[in-house]
Amino acid sequence: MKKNILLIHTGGTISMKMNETGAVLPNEQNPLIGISQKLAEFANITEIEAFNLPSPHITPKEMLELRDLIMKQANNGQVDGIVITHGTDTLEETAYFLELTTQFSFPIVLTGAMRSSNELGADGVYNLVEAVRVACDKNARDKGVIVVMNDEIHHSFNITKTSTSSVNTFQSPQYGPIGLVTKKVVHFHHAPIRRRFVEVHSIQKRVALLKVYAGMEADLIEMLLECHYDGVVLEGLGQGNVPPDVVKGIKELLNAKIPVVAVSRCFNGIAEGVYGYEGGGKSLEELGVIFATGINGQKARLKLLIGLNQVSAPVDMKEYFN
Ligand SMILES: NC(=O)C[C@H](N)C(=O)O
Repeated sequence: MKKNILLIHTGGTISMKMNETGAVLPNEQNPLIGISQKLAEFANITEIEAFNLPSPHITPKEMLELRDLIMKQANNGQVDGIVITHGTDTLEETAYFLELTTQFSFPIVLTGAMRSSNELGADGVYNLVEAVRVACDKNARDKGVIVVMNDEIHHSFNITKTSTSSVNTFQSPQYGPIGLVTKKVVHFHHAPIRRRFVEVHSIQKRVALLKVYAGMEADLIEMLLECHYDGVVLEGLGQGNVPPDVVKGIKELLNAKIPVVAVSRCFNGIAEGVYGYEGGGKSLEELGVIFATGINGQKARLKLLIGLNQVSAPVDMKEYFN
């Protein structure tokens, strides 16, 4: 029996066209609308256009709207899987946001394209068909939010955009894909070992993400206090270290009870408190900096934002980021 797949469009290159000047732009009519006839071969498709935005225009507000739309549709009827088309620039962030704020057994699959709908070698329809095939696969259940692009299945926890232009842009550094898609089969070879759900009703706090660099000073960090940020993620050096001057800014934030979360600017490995010198991760940990295990800066930022907005008891940040 064919599965019931809810297809939600949000925009991105997959929904764009290139004009005569070479500019890639959204269109009044999303070129993907109507493609559901082709997809009907694989599933019963219900199609919704939630937004038609380039993904740099997507904010946590749209992510929450998308989450609410998914909840509403899932409560309304029989949904066996959800496929979301999305721009690739912030796709990993929306995917991870949904991973933390939903807890369905059916799969939520995001896909996109690197070439717009009328460009040579356009990859949008191809990726969309594969995403629908994966969403229909029984082994996609209980995997959480996943991403299907370019014949690969990646988990939202691990995936990141690695190339500005290649169709092979989405990779899971350190971990690799959790499955692949061939002409004949959908093949899962890994599964996430745990999923985390945080209940949020609104996103009101503000969390900044700063990349640490050689010779960085404290002023940018201190400015976060003046700008009333509620938390910060620092993409530290190596295992999560910072230059000595930055420590002064970190201390000011921590004294003001603003959580400071550390990740690494390296894209392999895990940041943890190892070094005891001034600005070293171990001394930062002793000051109260929290290390986020296994996620990149943009995802740690969303995780902190979501944690700060949790509706019930305040999140134990140390445990939450472990
Ligand atoms: N390939 C893409 O979708 C990139 C585009 N700038 C977007 O994210 O909306």
